Amino acid sequence: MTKVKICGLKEPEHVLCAVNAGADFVGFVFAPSRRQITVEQAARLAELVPAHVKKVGVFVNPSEAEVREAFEKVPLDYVQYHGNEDPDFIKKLGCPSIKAFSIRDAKDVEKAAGYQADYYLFDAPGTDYAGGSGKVFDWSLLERLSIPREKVILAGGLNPANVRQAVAAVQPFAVDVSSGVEKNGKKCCELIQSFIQAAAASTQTVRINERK
Ligand SMILES: O=C(O)c1ccccc1NCC(=O)[C@H](O)[C@H](O)COP(=O)(O)O
Repeated sequence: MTKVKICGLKEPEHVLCAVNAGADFVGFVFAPSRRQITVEQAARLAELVPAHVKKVGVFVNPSEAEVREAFEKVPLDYVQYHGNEDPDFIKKLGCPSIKAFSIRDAKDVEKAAGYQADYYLFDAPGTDYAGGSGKVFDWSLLERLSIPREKVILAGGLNPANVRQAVAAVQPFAVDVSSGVEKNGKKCCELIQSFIQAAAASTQTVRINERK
């Protein structure tokens, strides 16, 4: 079953909606963004998240102290590095990690091989901020990926209407969404539910086709 990460959550009602709809990961953005929240806000939201749903903190080129503070105070299960962080920096911190890559061409995909991470998130390049642009990148660039699919998270412009096609094309471990479950710039519970249902349905479709 394809896992789902709902990112950029700011409001208790949307955290509860994601949890109740079956999200596997929830993301809190600490980097500059219209979705940015403080460690204290994230810690309050984290109280609503049961242990089986993993809490991810999203950072862009953070300091070691920023990561450690959030990791302990929220507390987080994973740190998502969404900038140009050095492989040694991530290794030195030693937190369970998701390394994000902005994909423009094949060279960007190759960068993943230089990192040790629990998961590798492939995203479209940011526009106003480093992520969460709502743009889709060329999924065919992931065809020659050396990273095992069990470690791949696909992001970038996913929504309830295209997530089935995305899963069929990339076969990722998980899909990640932010803009695609928003209406007028705010998270929308109906869209969160539709996205999670569509992701679940997409896995079933692929499995049925595999049996033929
Ligand atoms: O979401 C943001 O605002 C953001 C800002 C800065 C760095 C990362 C950010 N988001 C990280 C994510 O994991 C998003 O879910 C991912 O970029 C996909 O976003 P979208 O294309 O809007 O679904």
